[in-house]
Amino acid sequence: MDQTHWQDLERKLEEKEILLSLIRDIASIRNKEDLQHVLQIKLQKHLAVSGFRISLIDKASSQVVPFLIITGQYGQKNRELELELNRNLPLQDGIFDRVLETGSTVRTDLTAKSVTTHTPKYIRLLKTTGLTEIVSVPLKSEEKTIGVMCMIGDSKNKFRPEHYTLIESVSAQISIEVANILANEAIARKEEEKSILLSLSNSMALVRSKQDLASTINQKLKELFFIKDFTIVALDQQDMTFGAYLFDEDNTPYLQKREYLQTIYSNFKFEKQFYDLVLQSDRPVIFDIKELATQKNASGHALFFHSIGIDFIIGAALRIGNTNFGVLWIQPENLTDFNTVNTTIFTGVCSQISIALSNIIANEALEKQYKEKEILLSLSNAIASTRDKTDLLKIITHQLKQLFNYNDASIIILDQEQQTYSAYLLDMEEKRTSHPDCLPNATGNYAVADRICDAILAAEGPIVFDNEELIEQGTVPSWLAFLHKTGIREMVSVALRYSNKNIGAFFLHSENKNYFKPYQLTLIQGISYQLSIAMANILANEEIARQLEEIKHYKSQLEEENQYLQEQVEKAYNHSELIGESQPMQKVFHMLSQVSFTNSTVLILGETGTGKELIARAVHNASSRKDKLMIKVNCAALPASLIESELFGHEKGAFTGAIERRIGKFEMAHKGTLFLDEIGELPLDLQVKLLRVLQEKEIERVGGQTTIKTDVRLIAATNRNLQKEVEAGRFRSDLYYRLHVFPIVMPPLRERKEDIPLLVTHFIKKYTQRTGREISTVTKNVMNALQAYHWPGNIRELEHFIERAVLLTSGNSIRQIDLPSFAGKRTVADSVENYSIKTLEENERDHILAVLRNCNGKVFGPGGAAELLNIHVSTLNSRMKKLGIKKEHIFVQKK
Ligand SMILES: Nc1ncnc2c1ncn2[C@@H]1O[C@H](COP(=O)(O)OP(=O)(O)OP(=O)(O)O)[C@@H](O)[C@H]1O
Repeated sequence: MDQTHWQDLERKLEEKEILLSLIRDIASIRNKEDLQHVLQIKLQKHLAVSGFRISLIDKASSQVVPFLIITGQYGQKNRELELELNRNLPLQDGIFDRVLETGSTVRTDLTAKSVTTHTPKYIRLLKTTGLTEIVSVPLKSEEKTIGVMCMIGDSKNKFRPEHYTLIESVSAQISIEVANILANEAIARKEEEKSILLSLSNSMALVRSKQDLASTINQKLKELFFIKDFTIVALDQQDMTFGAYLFDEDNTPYLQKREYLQTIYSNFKFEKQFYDLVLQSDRPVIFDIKELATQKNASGHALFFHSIGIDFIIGAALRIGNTNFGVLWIQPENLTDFNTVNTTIFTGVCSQISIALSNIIANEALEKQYKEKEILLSLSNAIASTRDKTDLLKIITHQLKQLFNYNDASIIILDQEQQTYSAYLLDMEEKRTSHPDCLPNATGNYAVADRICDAILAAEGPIVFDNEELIEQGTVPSWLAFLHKTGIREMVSVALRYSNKNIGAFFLHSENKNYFKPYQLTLIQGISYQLSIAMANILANEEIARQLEEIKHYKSQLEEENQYLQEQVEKAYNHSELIGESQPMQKVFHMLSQVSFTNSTVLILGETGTGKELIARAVHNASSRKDKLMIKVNCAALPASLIESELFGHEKGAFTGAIERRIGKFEMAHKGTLFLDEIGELPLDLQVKLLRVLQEKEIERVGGQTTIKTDVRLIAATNRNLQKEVEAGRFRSDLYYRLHVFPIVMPPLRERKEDIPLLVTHFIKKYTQRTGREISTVTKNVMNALQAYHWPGNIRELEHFIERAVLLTSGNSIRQIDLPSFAGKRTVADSVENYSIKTLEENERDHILAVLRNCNGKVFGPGGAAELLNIHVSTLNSRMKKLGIKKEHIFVQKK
């Protein structure tokens, strides 16, 4: 045996040993780590290999997927190479494809390989890192090449052909182990999937509510799939719209974005290129938002997601059988985490979420139905007991809002002729009520023929209006433009009918489109019947209340009229005769005959007691207005604060104490005459108001909003010199000229003394009739005295003297009359000389004594002093006692 032969034998022996030890080691491989260990320690050592890569062949993607990589010192030297070897590599690289084709070992001399643009990156990197050759051995399982084991060598560790034999010998065993490991991994993965799904399905089984679902997704799904956030969008089967159903509340950064919230809460229509892709796919669909957003016809969703910084989003259909319930959107932390394995599990998870979701939706629908029924019941009870508008508004703002959660609600009513309508009741959000355009729109009157109201009245059931569409289609009533401007996008309305007659309509308004659902319309229809009954009741109640108020008003007017009529009758009786034949009086009578039948304002001037009121009444009685009232207002007798309300009336609550509405004298004198006595005493501010009324012939009640037309003839009287009052600035000149149309000046009695006998006879007759006495005249002396007196109190004073004299006279003629001692003496000096002022008590004492003497000291009984004085006996006795009147005083005088 020669040297080489021995060497050969030795090498073969060594190889065999290596082979045996490798076979032993390989046989004990249980997992990837074991395989790595064997490759690293044994193969690398014996064959002096610089690196390994075991790849699996994925024909579907034409790639080789890394299974196990050992790069040793080269990997540490070149991180890029390390990374590249850990990636999927192209199958068609001239090496892998050749191994696959030939089914045998392929040796590649890297130094001989020229680099072109087509050379795979890993080959370029291997070359630049100093590696010189690759030996690629097929790994076969059941006759099929499942992978390739590549051994990489450098210039120092060149493979010798004998190494190939060794490698090929162990490759079959490695193939078996790789196949085993793969099978084990698949089993483990299946187990893992199973356990994940099991634990999820356990959790899902416990899901009862939306909140449960949210927390399960948050706790389980998020950590399993490395999800940043999620949103479940539910699909409304009826109108095929989507609406956010559940979203990741923990994900505050998104929620802070207003647009995100708006998108989340509003229902939207099916959009092409987005939802349809998800709903049509069995698997989760990955959307590259960055790319989609830059496309020409980018969908709204893509643009929106892009705008809030989302790069990738994954959507998975939530469905049971063929029924889609919605879409689960997730945003992965990292797209590469979301590999095929995860995708399968995720699809399984989605099925479980679908079941949980459908249960929750069903439960919610049941609960909702139950709650709605409950609310409807309490609503119908509440509506049935509605008595007025306030009750109804409360029901709308509380119960109805709970049921529909709309933004605004309103009720409109039609006018009698059903030609126009106006708002009857409004439940609006503050942002609209505080808008300056709100009031004019809420108080306006609108024509029924406006494409909205007429459509509602013609329809059998509720109608949903898209406000934008209405505006686009043509002119809309101003209230709709206002609502649209302030954010109302949609409204639903239904007619309110009672006894086959339209009374108005009921509206619900929403700021969201597609807000009112078909099932709600049935509910709204039901409510409209109840509302109609309530409205009919309220309107009837309001009509009754209005009529009652009217009746009350007429009643109080009648009462006042009655009172005035009584006074008028009394006065007409008392003043039936205007006595006077003197020249001045003839003049007055002439003027009276001239002015009475006209409607002119008459101003009567004259001293106190000259008969101004009597003349006023005579003017009225002789006018065409005599069948109506003459209303007298004494401007001096009322506190200034009350004159206005006395003249013009007041509304309820116009001022403190105005408990009821009261009509004023102006209204009361409508078609008749208003006599303003003592007009000179009217405060200046009221003079302005009076002037305005006289000019405009209409009044306004204190605290009232509307004006009332009046047809009143005005007669004013004063004992003041109005001209002087104007000059002194106490009386407005404009009013003075308005009143001074036809002045009648009443002469004082001292200027018409020839009338005194006539007046005396007239008053004796008047007072004897009252007292039943039989006095017919006065003695000549008395008459002389009466005519001599200057009568500062004029006829009133004369009348009082005669009244007293009649009381004090026992015979048939008045013999004595107690005129003030300075009677007839007009000079101041005379007056001062003769005139002694008596106190009221002295006068009272004198008067009681005179009456007692007249009755021969008879205090009580018929014809007694108490009867004549018209006071109670006990009152007279106590007065007599107080004034010190005793019997002897009566008889002493008599003597
Ligand atoms: N010509 C007359 N004939 C009969 N009675 C008269 C006549 N004039 C006045 N009287 C009587 O004198 C009284 C006073 O009259 P009247 O009240 O009309 O006066 P006046 O000018 O309005 O007084 P005053 O300015 O104080 O209001 C009344 O009782 C009235 O009946």
